[in-house]
Amino acid sequence: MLALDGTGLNLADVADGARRRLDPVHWDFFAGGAGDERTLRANEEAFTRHRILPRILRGAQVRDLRISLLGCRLAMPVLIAPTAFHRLAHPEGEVATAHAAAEAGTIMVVSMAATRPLEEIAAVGGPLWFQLYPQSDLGFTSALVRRAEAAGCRALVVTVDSPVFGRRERDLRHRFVDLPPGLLCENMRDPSGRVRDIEMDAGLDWPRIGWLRELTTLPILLKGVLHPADARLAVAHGVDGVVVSNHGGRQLDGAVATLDALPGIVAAVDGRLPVLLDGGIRRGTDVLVALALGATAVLVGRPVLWGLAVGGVAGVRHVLDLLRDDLDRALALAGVAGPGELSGDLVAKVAGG
Ligand SMILES: Cc1cc2nc3c(=O)[nH]c(=O)nc-3n(C[C@H](O)[C@H](O)[C@H](O)COP(=O)(O)O)c2cc1C
Ligand SMILES: CCCCC(=O)C(=O)O
Repeated sequence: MLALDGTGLNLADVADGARRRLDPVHWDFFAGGAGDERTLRANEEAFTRHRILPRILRGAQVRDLRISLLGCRLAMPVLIAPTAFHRLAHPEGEVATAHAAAEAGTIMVVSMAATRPLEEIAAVGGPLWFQLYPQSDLGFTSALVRRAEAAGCRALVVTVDSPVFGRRERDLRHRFVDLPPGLLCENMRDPSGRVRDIEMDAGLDWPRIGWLRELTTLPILLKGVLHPADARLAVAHGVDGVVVSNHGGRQLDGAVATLDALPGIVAAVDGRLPVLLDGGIRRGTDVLVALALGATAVLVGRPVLWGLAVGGVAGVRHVLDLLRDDLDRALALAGVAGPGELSGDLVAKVAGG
């Protein structure tokens, strides 16, 4: 379907195509993580330590991959994680990603560090959530929330794993600090027209989440929850969902792999909120395992950027189609008709890789 240089059978192929096309500095920005990249590797490795116990003879000839999530109907339990700077991957940037998400029937979480204005991304017409790094300037933060509401975003995803910026040594080696000329974080424009830097606010705390809760009626998800005690606090603060995430290994290197953290969060939340997970999802079987262990849905970050770099809208669509087909086949082979039928007994944890 797509000119992928004869590759493109799986997400690793798409990543190879992206590596060949991208400026190596930008490849490293997208691919890299913090410190020794232990957590980056651990996210994918965790999936290799979980194996599926398939059921047989269950007549699962028709699979239904759809789910409902915070008032949205999705064609599959896979969303697009918020990632910065899509125009480094493709000239159309986030608008191309939004087209692919809409075609695939899923939600794109738009990064606060998007390189296209939110209104242009929203004009595509697909369902969007908006990712927010709350800024210490509360006036600016509330104006941005109003802007997300006005653009029709259906939820706020508040990133809470970034009190300071992770130390990404690939970027330090390349001295990659600024976007190339012409590319800007378009959603950081203040009323005077100036584009502000995104602040990582080490002062962000639970009262500020309470403030956001009062500010908007949009569903609020906290992204970057790894400790069960924080999942309980999230419930107590009236948020609507949590995302088990370590920012794709880009913030605290040494943080637990998300799949390993998931059962503790699921137990703490105890069905009161949807629990989403991101980090290392590369196969339909990874989606199956995460959902069997209690995730309501998953998000993918880097593979979407690889698709975008390789083929714009068609490239992202290809990535989403690969995941969808792979999940459908995995469910069939495991004797499961849909996400709602997945349960923990279908997964065994094994030692090693
Ligand atoms: C290049 C890049 C940029 C990212 N930018 C953001 C961002 O702006 N906001 C945010 O909350 N998370 C950001 N993330 C983290 C992703 O939302 C997500 O947690 C992570 O990529 C998931 O892991 P995966 O890439 O293995 O799928 C970024 C990740 C990458 C790789
Ligand atoms: C200021 C941009 C932040 C992007 C981000 O969150 C990431 O690169 O992981």
